[in-house]
Amino acid sequence: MIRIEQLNKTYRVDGREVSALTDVNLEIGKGEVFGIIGRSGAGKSTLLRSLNLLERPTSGRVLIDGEDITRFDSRRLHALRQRIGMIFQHFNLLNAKTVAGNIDWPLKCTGSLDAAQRAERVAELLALVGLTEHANKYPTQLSGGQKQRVGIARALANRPQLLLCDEATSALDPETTQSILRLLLDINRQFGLTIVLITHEMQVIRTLCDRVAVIDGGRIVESGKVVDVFLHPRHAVTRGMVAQSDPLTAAMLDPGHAFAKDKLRGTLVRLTYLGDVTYQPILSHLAAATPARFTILQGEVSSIKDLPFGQLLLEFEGSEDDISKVFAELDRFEIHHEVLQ
Ligand SMILES: Nc1ncnc2c1ncn2[C@@H]1O[C@H](COP(=O)(O)OP(=O)(O)OP(=O)(O)O)[C@@H](O)[C@H]1O
Repeated sequence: MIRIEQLNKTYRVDGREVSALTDVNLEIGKGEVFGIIGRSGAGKSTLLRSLNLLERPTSGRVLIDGEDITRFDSRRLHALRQRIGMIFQHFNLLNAKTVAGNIDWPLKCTGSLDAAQRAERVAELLALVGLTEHANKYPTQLSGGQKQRVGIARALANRPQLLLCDEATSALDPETTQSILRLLLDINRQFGLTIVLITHEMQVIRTLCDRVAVIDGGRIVESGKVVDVFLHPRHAVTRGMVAQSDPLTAAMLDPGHAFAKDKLRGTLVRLTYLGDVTYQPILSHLAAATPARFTILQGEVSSIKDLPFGQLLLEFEGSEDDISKVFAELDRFEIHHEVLQ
């Protein structure tokens, strides 16, 4: 649905060129939830805003459904923006309008529905985001989570195919963040809506996204399925963000720091596994299948989106032959294993 080709963006600051995006290439599929993660100043907002041309790239192409939107005239751009909804970190609601008035606003601007049809659509959207009882309140009377629900309803009013989320949960507490992420996931599944979001929080990516791109210094440094990037981060920035979001994974990615070296005598092996095998008695199998002895140094069972996963850091002691039997057994269960030292 979206294809970004060789995108570059430079700003001119005090007569100097500042490069915000350099040679960005990405493809985002229809119905996908795609996350862009990076530290402050990495170029996330510039990249997201290039998708509806709130930010005009210096060079490169942005193709939506095969059409290069950077070549659109103002009439086509206006029509395109009606097909793209956007939500913001600080909600950007109109404080002088009620909740219903805020949601009605984009419908009024489009002008394709009469007053009765608009009222019906607003009622539908209020129900969708769980704010029917708050229709006549003003934004200042709402909590942050409720304000973002209004933002979501407003963004969906014209039935967009694409929703852009600009740090949509960064101003919310963890519990409210989860409820907003669940709402976005419901909407993605119910309407097949493509969602592109930017965030600096790995937890948001883990809960909501199918794929992720990591941006640093205006360049995409790593991208792939969330589960692959999270469990096997390659770039230092990605490893840093994963470690920050999850201390257990941090210790497993860098056991040399987490454990006293002189206490580790055997072969350190990290196992990662996905899906049903998470619920299998793996360690019992290993103990029965080989004479190698093992110590559990670290372990975690959790999920990424709806996919259960496990990871274990084990120290094996035994002969080379014993340990290769362990690896053969792991292969049989399709358990990924890497020897750390
Ligand atoms: N309008 C602008 N004029 C000049 N420089 C800009 C402008 N907007 C962004 N930049 C610069 O471009 C780079 C990328 O900024 P951008 O806002 O896209 O990063 P970000 O990852 O979204 O950061 P944050 O998480 O802090 O919002 C930064 O160096 C920033 O200072």
